[in-house]
Amino acid sequence: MKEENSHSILKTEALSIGYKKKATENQIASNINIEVNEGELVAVIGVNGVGKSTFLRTLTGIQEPLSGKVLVKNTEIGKIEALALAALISLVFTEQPVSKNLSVFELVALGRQPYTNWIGRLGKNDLRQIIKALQVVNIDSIQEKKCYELSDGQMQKVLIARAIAQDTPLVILDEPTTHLDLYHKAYVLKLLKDLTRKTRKAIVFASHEINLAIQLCDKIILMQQDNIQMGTPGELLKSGAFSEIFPSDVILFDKETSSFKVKT
Ligand SMILES: Nc1ncnc2c1ncn2[C@@H]1O[C@H](COP(=O)(O)OP(=O)(O)OP(=O)(O)O)[C@@H](O)[C@H]1O
Repeated sequence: MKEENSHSILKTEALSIGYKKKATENQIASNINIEVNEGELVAVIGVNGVGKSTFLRTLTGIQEPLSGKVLVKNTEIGKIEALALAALISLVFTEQPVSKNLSVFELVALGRQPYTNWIGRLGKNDLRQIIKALQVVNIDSIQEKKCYELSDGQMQKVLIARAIAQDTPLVILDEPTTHLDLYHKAYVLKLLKDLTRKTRKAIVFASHEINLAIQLCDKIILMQQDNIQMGTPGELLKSGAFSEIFPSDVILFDKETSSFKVKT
């Protein structure tokens, strides 16, 4: 029998991802073998169209793998019943449909759905978790506002607060900093890092913020066509992996500062 890692939150085994249309398969990536443990902050990095969103959707069970396995806490995701899965994984997908007629408080409160009774009544602990989530993301002052009144950046924070209120051991976010200015990008990623440290949650997010990911993440999953590698930023820096992500005509990876620079 294979030994199980009791700290494992998310694992893939020979995972192949992509799209099926009738008899044809469009494989986006294959042989993905990654493992994320509790308390780790992990970024998924890669150029536009390489398959980051497809990968995250497959990790969360929204999309079926073409082959291979996704394991959440050492159990195959397909074998976990929907409500139990909602208590294990929270999702922040910026493009997901939400009712903007709800107030900020009401939207964050939806994060408690896996735990509330059948009429959705919030108990004391639910209220405590919602208030904590609003405070952690620093949006308690706008909790009465309707979501349609918010800027894109504020809305992004509300969705993150909803995930925090859901209080799952795994949080998965697709481009959580897209609409944010530089200060708030760093603020949100630092917040996610703090959460991993304080709560031992595992957080996996797709991002184009490579420079910030190198500084803040425990591990990076680097997606390139036909090559997906996972390592600590230090390991990937040492192997020269970052130098190969983009064509070298416009930007170059500067090894001294461990960041990308525009070629002049
Ligand atoms: N619903 C779909 N059906 C078929 N192909 C799709 C679908 N969604 C995405 N694709 C294709 O899968 C590939 C990967 O897309 P994906 O959105 O996962 O990339 P990404 O790395 O997240 O890109 P970006 O950084 O631009 O958001 C692309 O070639 C895209 O055209």
